This record gives sequence, C-alpha cells and structure tokens, in this order.
Amino acid sequence: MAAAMRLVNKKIFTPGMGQHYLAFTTAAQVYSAGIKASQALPETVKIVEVGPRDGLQNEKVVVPTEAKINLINMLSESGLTVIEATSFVSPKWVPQMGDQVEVMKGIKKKPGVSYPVLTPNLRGFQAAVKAGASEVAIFGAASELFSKKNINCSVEESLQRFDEVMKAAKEAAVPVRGYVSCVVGCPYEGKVAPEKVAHVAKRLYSMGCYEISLGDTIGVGTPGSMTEMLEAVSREVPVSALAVHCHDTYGQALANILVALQMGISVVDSSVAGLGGCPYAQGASGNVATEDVVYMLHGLGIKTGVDLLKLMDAGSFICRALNRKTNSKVAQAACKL
Ligand SMILES: CC(C)(COP(=O)([O-])OP(=O)([O-])OC[C@H]1O[C@@H](n2cnc3c(N)ncnc32)[C@H](O)[C@@H]1OP(=O)([O-])[O-])[C@@H](O)C(=O)NCCC(=O)NCCSC(=O)C[C@@](C)(O)CC(=O)[O-]
Repeated sequence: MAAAMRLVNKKIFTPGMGQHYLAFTTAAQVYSAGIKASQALPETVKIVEVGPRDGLQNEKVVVPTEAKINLINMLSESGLTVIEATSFVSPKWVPQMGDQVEVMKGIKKKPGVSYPVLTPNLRGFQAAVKAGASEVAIFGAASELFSKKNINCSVEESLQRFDEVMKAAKEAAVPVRGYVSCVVGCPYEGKVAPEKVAHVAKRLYSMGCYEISLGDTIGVGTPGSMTEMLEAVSREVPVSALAVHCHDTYGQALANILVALQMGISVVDSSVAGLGGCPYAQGASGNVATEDVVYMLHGLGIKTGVDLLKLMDAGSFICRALNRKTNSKVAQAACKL
C-alpha cells in the first residue's frame, strides 16, 4: 500500500499533471486499490446538492429565474441524483425564492434525479405538490431562538406544523426529508447540547422522515463537536438515515464530513461553488463546495457518480451569473492549471 501511496502522490504533485489528475478523479476510480483511509468508509456516497436553494436563498440581488433553471439543468447533467431546487416559503421572508413555481415548471427533470423542495408548513406543501414537486423537506432546529427567527415558531410548534405536512405527504405518497439546524452551534444561543439535536432528530424520524440532515448552520463545528453530536443522534436514529450538512465558515467542513463518513454516514449535503448561507444566520458562510467534497470522496476511492468536470462547469456558470469568484478550492486550483 505504501508503494501505491507514493505513486499517487507523484501523480498528484508532478508539475503539469494537474489536468490529468482531475480526469482521474472524475472517473471515480481514483486509486481505489487499497488507499482508503479506513475500511469503515462507505463504498458510495449520495450527495444532496443544495446550491439552487441554500446556495441562492441568501443572495441580495434577485437571481434571474432563467439562471436558476440553467444551473439546475447543468447540475442534472453532472451525475448528481438529488438536487434541492427551491423552497415554498413566504416570499416576504425569503424574496429570492419567490419564483419557486416558475423554477419547478421550467427545469428539465432528468429521470433518476430527484428535485426536493423546502416546505415549512401545509400551505407550502400544497403549493409545492401543485407545482410538480415529488419530494419535500421540512426544516426544524435544535435551538429555540433560531427556530423563532427562521420560521417564527418554537421548536415544539414547528414539530406540530411538520406533523400536518407529514400526514398530507403520506396521503400523497410524497417522501419527506427532515432538517435539523444548529446541530453544534446557534448564532443566537451559542453551543447547542447534542441531546437537543438527538431529540429533534428522533421526533422527525419518528414522524416519518426517511432521512435526517444534520445542519451545522453557522459552520462552527469541529471534528470533536461533530463526533459528540453524531454519537448522541445515532443512539436515537439509525446511521443509515442520517446526512450531514456542513457550512464552511471556520474551514472545518471537509474534516467534519470525513468524521461523519468514518461513523458510517453516507449522505452529504453540499453546494456547488460553495454558495450559500441562511438569511437568518448572519455571518454564516456558504455550504461546503460540492466540487471539494467530490474531489475528497473520489480521492478516498468512494463512488459518487458525479462527473467533476461537468460539476465545475455548473459552478463556473453560476459564478459568472452572480459575478462572483467560486468558493471551491478545487475549482480555483483547476482554474490556475
Ligand atoms: C414559516 C413561515 C411561512 C412562517 O411565517 P409567519 O409570518 O409566522 O406565518 P403566517 O402563517 O403568519 O404567514 C405570514 C405570511 O406568509 C404567508 N405564508 C405562510 N406560509 C407560506 C408559504 N409556505 N408560502 C408562501 N407564503 C406563505 C401567509 O399567507 C402570510 O401572508 P400575508 O397574509 O402576510 O400576505 C416563514 O417564517 C417563512 O417562510 N420562513 C422561511 C425561512 C427560510 O426559508 N429560511 C431559510 C431555509 S432554512 C435553512 O437555510 C437551514 C438549512 C435547511 O439549510 C439547514 C442548515 O443549514 O441548518
């Protein structure tokens, strides 16, 4: 194995071989022969691309609907199987998502790809289904103050609202994903106890969410606090039903994802070009960049089904549309080559 590692390192760092190396990573065959950091790592990881929703919801300037549709269509061509498309929330609260119906009607839905949308209440759920959504996500928090600021109700009230959504979704056979925000820290309350996260995650799972995404909304987690939180949550919810959703404010996101993978989690949320942030979490930076996650996973020999070059094209497209530099380290490095 040591010889294989040396070979890999030579390939990575030989000047002028960068493009060659990227081509290797896109094929998802990167040295899978024996260099996995741990046997406990999953063979495949499902990436939930949240760029069109989480990535764009915080943009100050209204992003043209056409650009959102093009972005989603390009992401669909990259091999991603889940692309969170928009949210059916109040346009007074999040004006950027006010074109949700046009986005849902405008995108080209690729077979095998799902396009979930956020629905905070029954009204949002009904509007989403009417607009053609076949999967939705409800979003709660482990912090009372964040819940109040984000969806204007207590954690308990939010769970009651979600119960209504869940009942309607079951009748309509629409799968529901559940989010828990502020799983390690809250912009208003500071450190969040792992037990609180476990409690909300368990409630969402018990009401029927097929997957619980654990959001480090303000990106303050470290491998230490993530491990503590994931241990508490996995005592209540099977690891196979957990996902991690890491923002990269403190540059810890990839390390936190690696810890989650080592604990058996095989679903990772990320945002193309590292776009994003929550309008109700001031100062939080974007999600971890999907390009960087894919690069790391392929480097570990983990399959994602994603073509990194096509993904980077989608990232370049949206950065041009926003007149913005990418936050993806991988895309920045590839640009320099
Ligand atoms: C939940 C509400 C609606 C409560 O908002 P409210 O003001 O308490 O609700 P309300 O029922 O009193 O309604 C107020 C107005 O909104 C309308 N309304 C009510 N519901 C809807 C709806 N579904 N769609 C469209 N309109 C709606 C309703 O009709 C009314 O309109 P008005 O009579 O004033 O003209 C509001 O607080 C809201 O929309 N919040 C959304 C906030 C949001 O989207 N945050 C970002 C997503 S969460 C996130 O980013 C974190 C995550 C998921 O990524 C994970 C992580 O990183 O941690």
